Amino acid sequence: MEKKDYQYINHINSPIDLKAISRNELPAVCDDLRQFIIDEVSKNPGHLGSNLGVVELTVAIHYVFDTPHDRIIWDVGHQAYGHKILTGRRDQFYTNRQFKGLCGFPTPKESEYDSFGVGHSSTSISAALGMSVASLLKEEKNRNVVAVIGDGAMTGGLAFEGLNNASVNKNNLLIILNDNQMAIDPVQGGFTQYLVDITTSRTYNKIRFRAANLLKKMNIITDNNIQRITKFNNSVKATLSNQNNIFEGMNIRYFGPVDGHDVDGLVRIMSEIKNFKGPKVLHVITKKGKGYEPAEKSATVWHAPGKFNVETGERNTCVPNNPTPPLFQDVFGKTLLKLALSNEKIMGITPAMPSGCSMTFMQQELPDRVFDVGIAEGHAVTFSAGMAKEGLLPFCNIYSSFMQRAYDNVIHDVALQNLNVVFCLDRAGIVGSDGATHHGLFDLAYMRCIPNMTIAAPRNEIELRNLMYTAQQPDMGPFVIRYPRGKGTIVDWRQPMRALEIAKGECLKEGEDLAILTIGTMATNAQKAIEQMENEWEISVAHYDIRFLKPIDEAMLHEIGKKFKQIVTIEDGVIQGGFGSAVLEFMSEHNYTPRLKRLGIPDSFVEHGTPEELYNMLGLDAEGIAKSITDWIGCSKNLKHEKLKV
Ligand SMILES: Cc1ncc(C[n+]2csc(CCOP(=O)(O)OP(=O)(O)O)c2C)c(N)n1
Ligand SMILES: CC(=O)[C@@H](O)[C@H](O)COP(=O)(O)O
Ligand SMILES: [Mg+2]
Repeated sequence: MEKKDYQYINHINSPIDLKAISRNELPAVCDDLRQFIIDEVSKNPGHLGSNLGVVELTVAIHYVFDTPHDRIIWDVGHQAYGHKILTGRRDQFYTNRQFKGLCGFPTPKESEYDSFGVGHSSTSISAALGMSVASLLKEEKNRNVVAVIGDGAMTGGLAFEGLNNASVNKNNLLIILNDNQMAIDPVQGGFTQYLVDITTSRTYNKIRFRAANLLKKMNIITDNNIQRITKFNNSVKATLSNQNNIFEGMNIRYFGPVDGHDVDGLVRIMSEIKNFKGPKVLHVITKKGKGYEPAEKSATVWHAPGKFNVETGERNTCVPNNPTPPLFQDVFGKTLLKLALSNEKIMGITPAMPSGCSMTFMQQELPDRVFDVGIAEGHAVTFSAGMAKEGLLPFCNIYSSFMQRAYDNVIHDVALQNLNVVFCLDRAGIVGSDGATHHGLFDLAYMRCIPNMTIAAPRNEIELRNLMYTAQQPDMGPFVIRYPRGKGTIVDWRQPMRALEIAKGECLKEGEDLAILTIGTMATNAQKAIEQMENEWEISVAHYDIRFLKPIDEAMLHEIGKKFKQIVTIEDGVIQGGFGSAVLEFMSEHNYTPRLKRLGIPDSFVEHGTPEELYNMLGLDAEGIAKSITDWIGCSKNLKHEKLKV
C-alpha cells in the first residue's frame, strides 16, 4: 500500500489521541481523514458515500467522548470506516472487507472500540438503550452511551421500538440522528418528511438551551424535576411551533438540527449536552458523499461505487474483484417488468433496496405499482399480505439475510392465511465482502419448516424467469424464489418463459455409482466437480437438480433411493435443517438406506471475503466438492483409475 503522508492520520497501529490535538486543528484532521477514506476505498471497494458524510461527526464524537469507555454504536455500521481508522486500524485498513482482513462493519471481535456488532439496520437505539440502562444499574457514574443512526435506519420499526422504550426507562442515552435524506436510494416515508419539515426554530432552541444551563447552574433544574421541565419545554415549543416534536412528545430531549459538517460546532453542542440526564436526540444535517463531488452528485451509485479513479471519478465496473453488474438481478428486474406489463395484478415491493435488487426497471415504467416501504422488512411482508388478501399479486423482493427480520410476518401474515405472495430472496447464498451479517445462508432452513410454502431455487437465469412466470399462476399461495448475487452464466437468457411443474426436479446427468443432488446455482460447481471426478477416476456420477425444496420431488427421490447406495447433497445454505436434511428425512422415512453426505454451510458463521475465496474455504467450489466426495467414497490419490469401492 503506497503511504501518502496524511499529516494527522499518521498514527501507527494505535488510536489517535484527538484530545492532544488543539480544537482548531480538528477541521484539518477531518480533511486528512476524508482524503484517506477516498484514497483507500478507490483501491479497495467498500461503502463510500455514508463514510464521507460522517467524517466531522466521527472526529467530534471521538474528541468529546472517552472511547472505548464511552460506548458508540453505529447503526448498520457501513459508515464506521473513520471510526475504525481513528481507533488504531489505520494500517490494516487496506484489508477492509477482504478475506481474513478487517470486517466492513464494527464488530467487538475486532476492537474494544466497536461496542456492538452491526450490519443490519435499525438496531443501534435498542442496543445502546440496553447498555445505558445496564450502566445505571451497575452504578457506573460516568459512562456515556451514544447511538449514531441514519435517517434511513430510522425508517426501520425496530428504531421506533427503541425510541418508545427509551422514553420510559431510566437512561442517559444520546441518539445522534444523521439526516442526509438518503438511504441507499432516496429515503422514503413520512418520517423523513417530518425531518425535513421539523419546525424547531434555532432561536427557540438557543433560548431553551441557555435557559436550561442557567437554571441548572442555579440548581433550579435538578435530575428529579427534569421531567416537569421537559413537559414545560414541550408546551412552550408547542405554542412556538405549530407541531409537537415527536421526540419531545416522548420525553426525549431534542437538539438541532445542527450542521453535521461543522466539527467545532458539533464538539461544542456534544460537550454541552453529553452530561444531560435522560435520553436525548441530537439531529445533525449532513450530505452523503460530502467532500467528493462525484459521490455528492450521485449518492446511490456512490453508496458502494467499486473501484474508481480519484482524480477523474471514473468508476471501474469491470475489474476482476469488482464484478460486472450482477446478472441475476438484471434478469429479475427485466422479467418482473415484463410480467407486470401483462399482469396488472403484479406489484413490486422492496424494503429500501430498489437499486440493489433491480426493481428499478419496473419502478421507472410502472411507478404506481412499485412500493419502496423503507428499511422495514416486516412491514414489507405484511403490507404484501394485505395486498394479496385483496387479490393483488405482490412480488416482494427482500435480500435473504434481511428477510430474517420478517420471519413471523411470513408465518403469521402470509403462510397461515395461504396468501399469494411471491418472495424473491435476492443475495441468497454466500454474498462475499459484506460477510457474516449479510450471507443469505439460512433461508432454505427457515422457510422449509413453514406450512403452505412453495420454495424453489433456480440454477440459472432461464430457470429464474420460468420460476417467476410459474409463481404468477393463480392460487399458488406463498411462493419463495431464492437466488444469489450475480452468478451470470447464461448469455442468451431471453428464452420464451414457461410454467414449471411444481415439485418437479430434473435429471441433468445419468450415472450409476453415485447420485449428486443440488439445489440452485450449486449445480454449476457440481457439474465441474463431476467432470473432474470422472476424468480422474473410473466413476459414473448422476446429477439431479431438485429445483423445488418444497414441495420436494418425491417421485425423483424414490427413484434415487431405489437405485443408489451413495448420495451427496450440495447447497449454499446451512446444512442444519436445509436441503440435505430434507433428503435425509425422506430416505429415512421411506426406508432407503444409502450412505448420504450433505455438503453445505457448517454450523458456524462465515466471515467476509470474495465468494470464490469463501466457497474454496468451505470446500464448495468444484475442487472442494470433488475432494470431499472422492475422500468420502474411499478413492485415494495414488490409486488412479481404480474402480471405486461402491
Ligand atoms: C435490515 C436491513 N435492511 C436493509 C439494509 C441495507 N442497507 C444498508 S445501508 C442502508 C441505508 C441506510 O440509510 P441511512 O441509515 O440513512 O445511512 P446513510 O447511508 O444515509 O449514511 C440500507 C437500506 C440493511 N443493512 N439492513
Ligand atoms: C450496508 C448494507 O447493508 C448494504 O449497503 C449492502 O452492503 C448492500 O449489498 P449489495 O451491494 O449486495 O447490494
Ligand atoms: Mg441517510
